[in-house]
Amino acid sequence: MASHGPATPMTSRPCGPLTGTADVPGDKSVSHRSLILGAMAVGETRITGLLEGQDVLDTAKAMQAFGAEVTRHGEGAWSVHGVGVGGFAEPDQVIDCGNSGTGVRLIMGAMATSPITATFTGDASLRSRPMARITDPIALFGAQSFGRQGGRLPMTIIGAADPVPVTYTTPMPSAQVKSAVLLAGLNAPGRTVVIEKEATRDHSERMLAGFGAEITTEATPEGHVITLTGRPELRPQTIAVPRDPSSAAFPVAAAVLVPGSEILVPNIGLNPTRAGLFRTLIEMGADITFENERLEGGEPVADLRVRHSALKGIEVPPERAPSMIDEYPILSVLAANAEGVTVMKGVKELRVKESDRIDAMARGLEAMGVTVEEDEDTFIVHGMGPGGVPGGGTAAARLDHRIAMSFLCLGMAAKRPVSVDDAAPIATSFPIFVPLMSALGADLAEG
Ligand SMILES: O=C(O)C1=C[C@@H](OP(=O)(O)O)[C@@H](O)[C@H](O)C1
Ligand SMILES: C=C(OP(=O)(O)O)C(=O)O
Repeated sequence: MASHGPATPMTSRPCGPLTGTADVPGDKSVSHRSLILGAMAVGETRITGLLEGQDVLDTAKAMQAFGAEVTRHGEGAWSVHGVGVGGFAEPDQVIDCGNSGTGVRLIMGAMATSPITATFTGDASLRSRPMARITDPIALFGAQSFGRQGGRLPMTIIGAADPVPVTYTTPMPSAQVKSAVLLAGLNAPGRTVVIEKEATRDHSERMLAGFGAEITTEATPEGHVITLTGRPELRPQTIAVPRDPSSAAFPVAAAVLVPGSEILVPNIGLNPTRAGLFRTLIEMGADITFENERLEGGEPVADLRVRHSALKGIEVPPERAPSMIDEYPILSVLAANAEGVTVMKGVKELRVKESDRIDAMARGLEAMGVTVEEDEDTFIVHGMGPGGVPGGGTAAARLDHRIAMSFLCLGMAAKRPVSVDDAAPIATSFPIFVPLMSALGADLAEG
């Protein structure tokens, strides 16, 4: 959906202890990939635990437009009847990826080596985000793109009729770029190689292997070298989507911040390329234990038990950024409640997310009485100690779900209520955020 309805202002008031179980929804990254790879397999992929957030629903709709049959059977239970690698039909409508960078970028990669044309758009946030990071590598396969100035949506991609395989070093740590190149490589003859200097989330590699593609990852002094053999026949899969650590971050943070809290957050995917926040929180002094650690569908999973804790500020090293890239907004809320200063380095990719997340958090935290510092690649938050943030202001969510959820969590433990001007974007990734947090004891109300 290219726009949402009227803004939904929301206020979070200081609350009593959070208790109970937080059943967060399925992983957004794995959900997008399940639909896209399911559409590129021959036959029926069955998915349970799919995230039914708007970002993923927009990807489901897009896969239908490219010719796959996508059916919802019940809550989180979906099937995709795929058309095979190279089998995409040309959509007869504009593909609207709504708010989702992952959706549009992976789909552009997936269609770039088929002889079809597709036009992509999204909401105001997505239309402002850079797409050259995708159009540059897909041009090497032979695809052409025609977008707005600065490589922005709306954009038309003409897929390569006669694609060639590519060797590509990603210029920034980005799983979306890596995945787009690998998905394009699926329909190129021969070997496509992606080299990434810093490891990013590896769901695409794991899932491509699961669907039967020949794919290897080698650690070398230059970084991770991922080699994919093109033109496989992908076999349909049965996928149980693990729960999203990036969504779990919000109830986990809220329980750490609100005195007296103790919650259980079951079945959270703890792939090491995603789990950086939990490591950081433990270094800050958070009381988090990992119970019932196990492997599910090849991914490490555990139940998280989280108790209120006093935090201290730390320096988060730049090399950890890819494993917690979506968690910096909520980390800065935690940092505002820590004793001492938290320094987040190597975070410039935050500037090209749904919003410029450094600027959005900096201005919002200042409005709540917190001192921050920033440069292009660094964000520093001066902690005010447990419960020490004055609050009493309104933060602009900027069409960014993670900014909205972060400030609502801040309000649970600030001295005065915290408001966001628009909580509607939360539906893109965590549609049950408000009822789930309210059931734990949070005081959230529209207005
Ligand atoms: O590949 C993915 O599923 C994602 C990759 C990350 O983006 P970048 O690749 O831009 O870092 C992340 O921020 C996004 O929420 C999901
Ligand atoms: C950056 C995010 O998503 P996307 O890039 O898919 O819009 C996110 O969910 O925090």
